[in-house]
Amino acid sequence: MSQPVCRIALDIGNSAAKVLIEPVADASGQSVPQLQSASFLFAAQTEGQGDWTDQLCRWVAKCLSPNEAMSPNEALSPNAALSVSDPVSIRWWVSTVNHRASEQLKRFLADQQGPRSDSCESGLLRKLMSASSFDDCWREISYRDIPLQLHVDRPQRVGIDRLLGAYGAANRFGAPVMVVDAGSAMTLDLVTQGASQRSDSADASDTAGQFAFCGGAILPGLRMQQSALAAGAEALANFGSLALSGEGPSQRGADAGFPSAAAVPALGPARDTRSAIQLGVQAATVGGVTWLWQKYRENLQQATSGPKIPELPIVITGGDGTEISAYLGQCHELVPNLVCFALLDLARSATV
Ligand SMILES: Nc1ncnc2c1ncn2[C@@H]1O[C@H](COP(=O)(O)OP(=O)(O)O)[C@@H](O)[C@H]1O
Ligand SMILES: CC(C)(COP(=O)(O)O)[C@@H](O)C(=O)NCCC(=O)O
Ligand SMILES: [K+]
Repeated sequence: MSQPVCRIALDIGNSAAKVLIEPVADASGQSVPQLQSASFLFAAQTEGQGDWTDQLCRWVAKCLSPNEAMSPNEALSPNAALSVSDPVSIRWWVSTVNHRASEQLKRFLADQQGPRSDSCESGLLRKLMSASSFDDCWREISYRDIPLQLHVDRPQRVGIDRLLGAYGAANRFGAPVMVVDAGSAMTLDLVTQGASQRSDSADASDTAGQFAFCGGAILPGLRMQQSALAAGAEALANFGSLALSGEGPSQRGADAGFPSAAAVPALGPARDTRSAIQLGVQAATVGGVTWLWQKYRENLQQATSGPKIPELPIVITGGDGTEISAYLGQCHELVPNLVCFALLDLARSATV
């Protein structure tokens, strides 16, 4: 029997790398459906918490090797392990908009293939590159790989995370749909039903899928808005240095200084500088979602010349997704790690 294959979806943004592990089958050929996810801040490096590449790879290796001896503070909870005890064949499915970081991780992984590396205790990390060549196990996605019709001027310039988010959202919720990715930057994209295609045609564009990416808008994210104010105004300089926690995404959002949803009625107009910044960032962010949602619906109505403004579901993801979700009046779906799920969708499809 051939080695079981384990797919690892990796979404490298400008603040953090997000990982989702999906082993396809264990040694007995049984499907192992558990998914395990984690987020690694690049900022951790400057905080003296060690190298994020090392942390990420150790976490993945531990998930795949429940029987490995680990020091107590490294141990995952028993149900976190994926129970793949025999050697697995690893495939990394990668989305990157931060090539400096993805190259750093590639170098780190390639080093594990060497005869012996000091950071490679008990062979854990070596397992991550068990395939014969690096190219066999590292698949970096480009816009050409995603079955979407692309209604934009320069598809090669669109962030691959935006295209994957669009693909993942349309796969789950259909189209039209608006995708809000609240990361370092916040993107608000429109996905529609694409033009229908003839199944018997030999035209290459027929591989473009049933949904169309129509572009969208880019705003600074919560943290970027706050740091821009701090960088640009003397009196606000003290309000941009937020604690770097290195925790999971929701914890990170809380660190960005957004007030809890329960605090909203107390705000507006704000009576002190900190609250004024929080209110301003909240207004720009949530107001931006609401305003664009209305614009996109009007755009859809014009395109169809229909009598009614069409429904437009909103899908929210990204490190600050939980915070945006808490404030947004419109009905929406919150899908953490949407880009990683879209990578796994692609991996499962025969198109790539
Ligand atoms: N230490 C931190 N470094 C960066 N972002 C942080 C930090 N703590 C909290 N955050 C929040 O996480 C958001 C980034 O989320 P994420 O989706 O991971 O971004 P990206 O895809 O750009 O890497 C930031 O806008 C910020 O509000
Ligand atoms: C807009 C982005 C910076 C968002 O990145 P992120 O916040 O997820 O790190 C990224 O999608 C990107 O680099 N885009 C290229 C320009 C474009 O999409 O048009
Ligand atoms: K983003």
